[in-house]
Amino acid sequence: MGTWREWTEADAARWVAAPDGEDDKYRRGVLGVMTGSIEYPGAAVLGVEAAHRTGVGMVRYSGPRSVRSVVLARRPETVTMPGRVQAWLLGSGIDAGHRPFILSGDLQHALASGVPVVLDAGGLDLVGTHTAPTVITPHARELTGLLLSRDIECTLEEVEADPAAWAERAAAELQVAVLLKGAVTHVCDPDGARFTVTASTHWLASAGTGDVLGGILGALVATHHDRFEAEPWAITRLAATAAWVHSEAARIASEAWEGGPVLALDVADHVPVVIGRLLRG
Ligand SMILES: NC(=O)C1=CN([C@@H]2O[C@H](COP(=O)(O)OP(=O)(O)OC[C@H]3O[C@@H](n4cnc5c(N)ncnc54)[C@H](O)[C@@H]3O)[C@@H](O)[C@H]2O)[C@@H](O)CC1
Ligand SMILES: Nc1ncnc2c1ncn2[C@@H]1O[C@H](COP(=O)(O)OP(=O)(O)O)[C@@H](O)[C@H]1O
Repeated sequence: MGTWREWTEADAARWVAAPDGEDDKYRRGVLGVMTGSIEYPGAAVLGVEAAHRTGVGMVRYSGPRSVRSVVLARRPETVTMPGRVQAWLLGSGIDAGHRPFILSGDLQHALASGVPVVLDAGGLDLVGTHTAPTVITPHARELTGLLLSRDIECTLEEVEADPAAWAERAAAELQVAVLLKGAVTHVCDPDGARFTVTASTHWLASAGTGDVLGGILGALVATHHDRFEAEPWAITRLAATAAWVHSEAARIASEAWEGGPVLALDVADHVPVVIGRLLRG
């Protein structure tokens, strides 16, 4: 097994970017988001909110009409017209077992577009159906299910007992970057990068915080789209940075409540403070 290194604030600071005078919304990067469903509309709201808060040129959301309405009610900045994107966030709040026919087609179309992809939750099973730079963001139960579906024998207990080894195994077998969520998040890729992010607070263990992480990561990938050609390994560093920003936002949010509980939207709300501090150095 390789050597794992804790991702630091100084590392994260190298992977956040502010716009300059040459930028416009398209040059900064457009994130396409296909998340949420009638069953889980909240996941779409959380991911879109987090992406906006991370700082991206535009978020294009695609999903069921009723979900579009709740996304727009929270964030009218979101564009729901189809168009070009520089990165995709796919799968949060989608049930892979009950994907409508049209959604399956839209997901395949997104994957075939060739831009970097963040695959979460109900999009995880699509890994390997495309060649674009990809990071998958499972928790232990999801990783177990994914590996079993590829005929790799494992149990949830085994994955939970040794997340580092199973994250490495998944990266090697699936040939993508892996961000395995938990109290310690393991981020690795088939090229040997291995980073941990130790959560600042266990209040993060609540519904929807993973959807927020997906939004942060999607936005970071979209805003660094021009780096991928020269640095194909960028997606692994961006994933570690997203986990670090997420953890730090949760810490600041909890401190604002005297160490009290943090909800997923609180995490998203505190992302700009973290990005601002990283940029200021
Ligand atoms: N507000 C929202 O819309 C949210 C949507 N979410 C979405 O919900 C979907 C399912 O995500 P999960 O992380 O829950 O998937 P899991 O694979 O963890 O769980 C799948 C199912 O297993 C059952 N289960 C597992 N452990 C259980 C336990 N200890 N007690 C009771 N039931 C248990 C639950 O019925 C659950 O629905 C994903 O698409 C995710 O993105 C979640 O992120 C939570 C928030
Ligand atoms: N015990 C814990 N302590 C700290 N952070 C945790 C703990 N358990 C999970 N997390 C973090 O909380 C988030 C949960 O994501 P996920 O499991 O996808 O939840 P959801 O599907 O409800 O959004 C991840 O970022 C994970 O790293």
